[in-house]
Amino acid sequence: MDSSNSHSHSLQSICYQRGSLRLLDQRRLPLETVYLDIRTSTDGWNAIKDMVVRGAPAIAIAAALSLAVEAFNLNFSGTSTDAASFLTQKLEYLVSSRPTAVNLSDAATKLQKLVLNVAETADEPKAVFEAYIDAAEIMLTDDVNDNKAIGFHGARFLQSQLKDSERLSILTHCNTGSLATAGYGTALGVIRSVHAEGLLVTGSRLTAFELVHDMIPATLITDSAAAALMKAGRVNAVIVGADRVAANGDTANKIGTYSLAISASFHKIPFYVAAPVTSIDLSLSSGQDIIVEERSAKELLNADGGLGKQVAAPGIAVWNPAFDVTPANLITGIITEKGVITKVAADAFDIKGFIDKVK
Ligand SMILES: CSC[C@H]1O[C@H](OP(=O)(O)O)[C@H](O)[C@@H]1O
Repeated sequence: MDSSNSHSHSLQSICYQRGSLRLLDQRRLPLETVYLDIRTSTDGWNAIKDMVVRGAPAIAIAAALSLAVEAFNLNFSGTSTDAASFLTQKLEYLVSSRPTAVNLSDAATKLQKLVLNVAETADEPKAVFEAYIDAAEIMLTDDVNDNKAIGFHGARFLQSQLKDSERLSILTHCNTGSLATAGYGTALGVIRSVHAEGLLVTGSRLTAFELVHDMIPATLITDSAAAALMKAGRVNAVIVGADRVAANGDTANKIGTYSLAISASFHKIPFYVAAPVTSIDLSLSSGQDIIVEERSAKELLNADGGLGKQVAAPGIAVWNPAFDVTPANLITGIITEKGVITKVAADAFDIKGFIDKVK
């Protein structure tokens, strides 16, 4: 199996060959392109925690592959049951790196079930490790395929909503492209698929960098300019990613998403979430139970996204939530690789019904 995910000229956050994983250090973009070698699940945990790799799908895949590399290079003496215990404990540890994106825990749960199942009949630990590595590699290739399907469904749906000669002018927010996934992207994947003139972007460092790199026409704005742009009539759709979608459609995403949704609602602009089905958490009835990660004050007070020396307001109190939760009533539709989830009643999604139908 060609387990690498090398493809077209898009940026790659995850460079993987069996036995080797390198992660693009996204903290240093756009000025430096530096890849870090990841040899163990501990390297993987640190890379996720410190946002070397970021993006809900990307952190799940980076976690799984960091353990795949560790397993591939491990001299293991023990039974197949011991191998399954080793892997399940490492996956539990990896899940603790960041709490909000459900993709990480979803991937870990699926991989834990797999290794425990294989260990029941495997004669030796090697079979358990190989089954794990195969499954982790499939997650890598599936993610790119899922994102292309999200792009296809999203582009087709958005264009079906256009009037006459209207052209799409999409506002997006935060890191949802090839840097936040194994490739192609979710919300940015829709934009890639649409590739319309006059795309408007908030979220400068990573998304703008990626759009320029891929020569997709875009205009960079600040978060605080979004409402004024909507009022000027220059936006006719908003598309964002997701870290976790609750059963009723409430969605956790990068901080600032909620205020975008409020502005879009006020200006009667459709607001879409683009995410793979693995971002949906049916165990949560609503968004009020989603854990919102708070990050270090250094990310606001220090230069270089927290890597550099302090440059702002020593001693000031800081509140730095990484996400907020947008209520379902502000969301027009949820674009997935299985199709677009629209509302069945005035302001309600039937996400479980959709999932059951497309299974
Ligand atoms: C397709 S990525 C979805 C989501 O993940 C990002 O979170 P982070 O960069 O903190 O890992 C961001 O919220 C994106 O919108």
